[in-house]
Amino acid sequence: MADLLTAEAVRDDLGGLTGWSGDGTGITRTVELPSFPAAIAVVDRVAGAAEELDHHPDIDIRWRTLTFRCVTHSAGGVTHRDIDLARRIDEIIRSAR
Ligand SMILES: C[C@H](O)[C@H](O)[C@H]1CNC2=NC(N)=NC(=O)C2=N1
Repeated sequence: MADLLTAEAVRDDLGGLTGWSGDGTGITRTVELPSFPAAIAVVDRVAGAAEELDHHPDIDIRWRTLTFRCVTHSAGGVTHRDIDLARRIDEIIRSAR
């Protein structure tokens, strides 16, 4: 199982991501897309990445605003797997707008 990151390590790693905040208990990013279909297309691509990584974000969908939350449920906090997933989510969002 992946090791938990300390709150300090999470803070350092957030510096390399876009628009994420959080601490040792979870990291989140909210993003507004141009339309509901565009938001759902992002969710679909994130679903593909999550399956590839075998690591899955919690996703809140409100019209065209998405909130992603990454936490390693089995570890009870943030691990490098969440940082890797967040990086993939950033790439997907970047290419979507
Ligand atoms: C068997 C499989 O690897 C586990 O159920 C995975 C699937 N995706 C997961 N995703 C997240 N975010 N946390 C987990 O603990 C987790 N567990």
